[in-house]
Amino acid sequence: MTASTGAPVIGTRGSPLALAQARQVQGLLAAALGCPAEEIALSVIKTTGDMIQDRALSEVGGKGLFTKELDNALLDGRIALAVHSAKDLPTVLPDGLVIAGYLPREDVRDVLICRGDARSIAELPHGAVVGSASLRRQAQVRRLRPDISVTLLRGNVGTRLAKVESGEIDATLLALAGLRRLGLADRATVLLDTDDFLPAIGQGAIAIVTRAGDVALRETLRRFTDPATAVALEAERAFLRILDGSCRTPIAGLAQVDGASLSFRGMLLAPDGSDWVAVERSGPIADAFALGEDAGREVLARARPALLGR
Ligand SMILES: NCc1[nH]cc(CCC(=O)O)c1CC(=O)O
Repeated sequence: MTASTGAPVIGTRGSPLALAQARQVQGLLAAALGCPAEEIALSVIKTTGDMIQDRALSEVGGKGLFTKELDNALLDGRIALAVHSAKDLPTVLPDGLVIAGYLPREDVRDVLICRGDARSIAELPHGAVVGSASLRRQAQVRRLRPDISVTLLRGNVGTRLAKVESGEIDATLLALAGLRRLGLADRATVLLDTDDFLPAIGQGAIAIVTRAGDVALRETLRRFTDPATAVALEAERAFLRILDGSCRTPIAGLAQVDGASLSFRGMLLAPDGSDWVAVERSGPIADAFALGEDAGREVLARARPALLGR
């Protein structure tokens, strides 16, 4: 569906981060179409995930908590494209929808935000209280610092920063990419090296979903989407697809593209950080998908049954 101007309508969630990401796509799409950005409408759509504030999303379960309503709007023709954090996209999209491309990936790192003068997770005070809703971040913090208690902390980026400021918690962890997009990167106390702290699958990447049959729009998107990001995400999402069907334990992973080659590291962790399996792979970018799947299968083969929740 197009707005009265004939320009495609962009669907987005209403959080400040989602809106910042959708506006980025709006600007790029306008430039590609040679029209003013105001002619491309943003349609704000509330998702199930936006309405759950009091529980860990992992408890609520179900895939596509942040995407289903946007998928339906695409399938109904109410919107022509949906903008998502790649991190929030399920590994399998409904029939008829495709990831048409990704914007060039932002910095993939997680950051630590704390009061006081700790300059690493290792330097946090003994017994510090870290707030995070991410099972992956909770597990990795506990892997590095078993003495630290991690409490459930949900809400948008602004809420989380306020809880550190008020002293309700000693520290939190967020994606640098999100902070940058919100103009809040100066709030990051420590950038965590990906060697010690692996990001989520897709972290830092913005994905654009369209109807598979919308050939003209897909062609337009090709003008500003980034093939290297697509290759990295192909490997990461193949890894995740192998694992998330068979376990509910935290998963982390990162693929990096260098010219025609790809390197990948992935990890499956026990929620309390006491056990984990790490894998590494590298190969040609043409093998991205197989490489990710293969890494996932190695994790399944090496993991102790308890790590897979069996
Ligand atoms: N789960 C929420 C979410 N989804 C994407 C980002 C950050 C932006 C990105 O990773 O591209 C965030 C916030 C965070 O994890 O700090």
